[in-house]
Amino acid sequence: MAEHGRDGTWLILNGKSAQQPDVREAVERVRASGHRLDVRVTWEGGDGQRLVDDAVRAGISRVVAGGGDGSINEIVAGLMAHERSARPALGILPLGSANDFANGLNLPLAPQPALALAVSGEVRDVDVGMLDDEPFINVASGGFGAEITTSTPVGLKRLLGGGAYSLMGMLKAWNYQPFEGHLRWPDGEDRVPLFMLAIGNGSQAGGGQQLAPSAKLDDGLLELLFVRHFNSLGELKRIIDELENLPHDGHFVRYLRVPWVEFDSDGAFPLNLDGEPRRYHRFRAGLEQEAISLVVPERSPLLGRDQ
Ligand SMILES: Nc1ncnc2c1ncn2[C@@H]1O[C@H](COP(=O)(O)OP(=O)(O)OP(=O)(O)O)[C@@H](O)[C@H]1O
Ligand SMILES: [Mg+2]
Repeated sequence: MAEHGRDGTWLILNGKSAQQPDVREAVERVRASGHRLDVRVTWEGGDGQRLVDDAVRAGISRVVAGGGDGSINEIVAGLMAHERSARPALGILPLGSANDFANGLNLPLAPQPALALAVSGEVRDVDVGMLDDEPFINVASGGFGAEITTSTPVGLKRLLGGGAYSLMGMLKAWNYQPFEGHLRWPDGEDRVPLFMLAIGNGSQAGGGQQLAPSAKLDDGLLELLFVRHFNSLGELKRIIDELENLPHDGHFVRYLRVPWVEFDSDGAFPLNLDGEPRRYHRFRAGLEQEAISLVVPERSPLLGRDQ
């Protein structure tokens, strides 16, 4: 199948999963069904991006990212380093621990159906988020979510599921400190002690937390969710209520849809970019519209335009 005069598919597989028998079997099945599929395996960070460069040079029309959100992010970064017209299409074989992007898209998770779709499914043009000059395809999430979900095995969802009382206790035990931050977007700004912040091109992060439930990959917009810091159990209960409705101008919770947002922090604010931890004093998040051709399942919740 030729896309823009290029041909061939590469599976760029995270080496962590290279020896998984079900992955090997999925590759064999796809080949047996008549697809030419070459496999390239990563050894360490940075390899994904280099292998995309190789694929572009080799005139490959489609790359399949075999790995978790971090692997997808690296491959997207590899694609974005090339001109739009030179970028191979992207399929996904979800092999991570969380697979938040694949789950948000509603992709099949079992290697066989996932790879079959990845090599032969229809593609759609999707936006790619840019945090300064670094791409993210799914979610940038920071503050509480970034620190707690990466430094402990307990996710926000489980904490909230455990109730406000236990969350309050844990925050006290951790001596959780909010970040003073100034947020600016096209028609507004706010200075807040931040509890958490999420910027969504996709919808979920941190292992199934729906931080940007109305996110679409093809709407030219980012979803911006931020939660003001709180000091009492009563305030936390109000946050949990507001998180149910995601008001655009709540007392603690604001949920907005914006083409860009700028952030200035007094400290080095922890932010996960597609699940990979970073710290920033300031950044600007925006997006490049219709930046890559992504293989999507039928009726994906992340696609808004008529499907
Ligand atoms: N051969 C390898 N062995 C171990 N780690 C690797 C290998 N190749 C690349 N990596 C590292 O794997 C990381 C990406 O992991 P990935 O996000 O795909 O999996 P995950 O964290 O289990 O999934 P998820 O983010 O969905 O929970 C990259 O940071 C990269 O440095
Ligand atoms: Mg990861």
